[in-house]
Amino acid sequence: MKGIKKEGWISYKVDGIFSFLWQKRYLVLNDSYLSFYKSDRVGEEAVLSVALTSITNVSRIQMKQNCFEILRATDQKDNVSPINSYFYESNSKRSIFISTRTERDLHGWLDAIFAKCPLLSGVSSPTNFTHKVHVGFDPKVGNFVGVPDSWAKLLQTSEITYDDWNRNSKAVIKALQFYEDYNGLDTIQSNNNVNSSVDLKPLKSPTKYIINKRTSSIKRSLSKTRRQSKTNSILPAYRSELKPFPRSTEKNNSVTNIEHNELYTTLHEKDKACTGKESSASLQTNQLKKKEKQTIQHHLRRQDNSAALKPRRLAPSAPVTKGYDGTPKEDLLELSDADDSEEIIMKMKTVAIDANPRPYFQMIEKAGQGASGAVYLSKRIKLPQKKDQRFFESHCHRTIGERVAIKQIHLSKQPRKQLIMNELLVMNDSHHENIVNFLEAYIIDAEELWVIMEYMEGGCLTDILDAAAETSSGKRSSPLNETQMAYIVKETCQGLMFLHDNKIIHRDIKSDNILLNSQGLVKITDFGFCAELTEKRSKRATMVGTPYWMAPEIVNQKGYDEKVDVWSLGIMLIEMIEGEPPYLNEDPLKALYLIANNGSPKLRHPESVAKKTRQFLDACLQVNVDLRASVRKLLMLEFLSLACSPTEFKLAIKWR
Ligand SMILES: Nc1ncnc2c1ncn2[C@@H]1O[C@H](COP(=O)(O)OP(=O)(O)OP(=O)(O)O)[C@@H](O)[C@H]1O
Repeated sequence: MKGIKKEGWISYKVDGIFSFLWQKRYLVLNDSYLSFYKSDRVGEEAVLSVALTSITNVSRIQMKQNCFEILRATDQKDNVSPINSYFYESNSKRSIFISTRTERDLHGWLDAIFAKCPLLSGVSSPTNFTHKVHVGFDPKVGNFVGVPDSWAKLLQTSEITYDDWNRNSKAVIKALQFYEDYNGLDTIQSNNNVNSSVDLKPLKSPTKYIINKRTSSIKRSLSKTRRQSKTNSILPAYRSELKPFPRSTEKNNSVTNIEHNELYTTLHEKDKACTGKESSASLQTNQLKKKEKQTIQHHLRRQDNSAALKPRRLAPSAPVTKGYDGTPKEDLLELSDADDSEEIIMKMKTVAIDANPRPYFQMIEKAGQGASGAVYLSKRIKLPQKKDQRFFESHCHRTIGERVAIKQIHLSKQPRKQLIMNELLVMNDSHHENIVNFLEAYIIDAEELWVIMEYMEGGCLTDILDAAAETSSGKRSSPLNETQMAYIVKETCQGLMFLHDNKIIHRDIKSDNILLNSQGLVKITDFGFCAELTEKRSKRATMVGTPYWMAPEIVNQKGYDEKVDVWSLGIMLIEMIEGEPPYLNEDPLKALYLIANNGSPKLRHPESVAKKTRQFLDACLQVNVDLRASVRKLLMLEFLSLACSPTEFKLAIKWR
């Protein structure tokens, strides 16, 4: 059938006399209707067809696992086949409940329905919880009761307390949903064993620099490669801590709705139960263990949480623009379950040159390792022949001997080629002095993708921040002074303004995605999670980003726009001041809860920075999006007038 936007098996039920009955149906979404069929032969008559124009709200509910409710305007008539009409009372409250097999399916349907229903303006509403059954803490089992099994397990290992629950149960639920969604889809980032076709030894000691300070010169303590291997060596323990929770197939409807007022025990009882059992010696041991765990987690989170918790889904969109050779450029892609390799490789060829680039480059050394492939410092040693016009046009500004960065990606090993495609599309279209310059890309035998970029010898901002030494008081000092911070922030703002002016949201601003070069220039990179805002779709709903830098509206699953980048920029400034983003030492689930619940994060030592810096942070870290500044406004704030010049910055960071 033509015009199908999404289809698949679901269970559904409607309000009415048979409202207790869940039925398996084949659901089809097209441009005008949401139709329920008895089988996947969608040519047959639908059991029920709902006009998309009649849908007034769609929200997730906890009636069943992976369940959402569709609400319809009461003045609309449905198309109900006569044989099934007894299941459906057209004058009923007009709720339709749909349950999907997996969490991912649920989000796929929510995104698709939101994108198609004119009354929903493309924005998923936050999950809508009804509160009907008991939730409490049972000291005998040592855990929350009255929540779905998978959540109870998550809560047991998290540092979320019953107090947190009492303070804001909704924020706990948001954090749980969010966490489960990320970890339940743990396939992308686990696949990071990308073999390089060029077997170069990792750089023994990649880019090193010293921050010049009058009082001290802080050397970068760990090379990126060493940090990486250090992380990997303790990875299994961490991964097992974070492994996806088994999804209970048994549905326990009696505990899926939550009433936090009806408690049958209190946190005090929990505390009493615990403290009564523990001797002071075991308490001390536990404290030590906790401290040890936190230290390990600190390292891991910097390197790994961003990967382990990286989002898996991208939303649809985008107008057609020009590719490298003048052909229409493809839209940014939706990250779906079906990763149609052939189709994506075809699309990649509108941006990448279909040829073997090996004769044109000499590999020098490995500069870094990303999730999708390794990055090499290389030298251009040959240009393609002039007779190939396509090559020639894209190479007219290239010179022999220039140093470039080459990211090599084995396409067959990529579980989500759409991310790479998105990165290619955005880079190809975004030429700005604060965006890492994309030069060209090659696709080799539909197997390998080489992305050629300008070489940023300074590596990422995280490397500078990791040079921060811990003082004896335990307070992390920043290796940057405020003029250098203001400079980095100003340059990042300029790059962001370019993206936002082009209706692109970066969605993953953090120090790891800010690269530096030897001229002291600062550029944004990593465009895999970018999304485009269009007139029709001025807000996004997909959960994308790295949790610690993520705006509360994303964790709270509200619609969001480009101001999520402003929030992340504020978090990045805290990172620069304190060496790490807020809540990095918290258990990940607790961190999500704190982002959803705590409002604007505060500096540990606000007195250590200038008033202008605090004002800038305030402008970025407003929970209310309307009060949060746009990047254009940020550029007018006084803090940025503190910025040093690129030359001063270059001189402050000395290369060895
Ligand atoms: N243009 C560049 N110049 C110099 N080094 C680079 C450049 N791009 C990336 N790198 C280095 O390579 C590392 C990996 O970069 P990459 O963009 O692949 O990282 P990632 O975002 O973690 O991975 P992915 O994009 O595959 O998810 C970076 O941390 C950086 O040190």
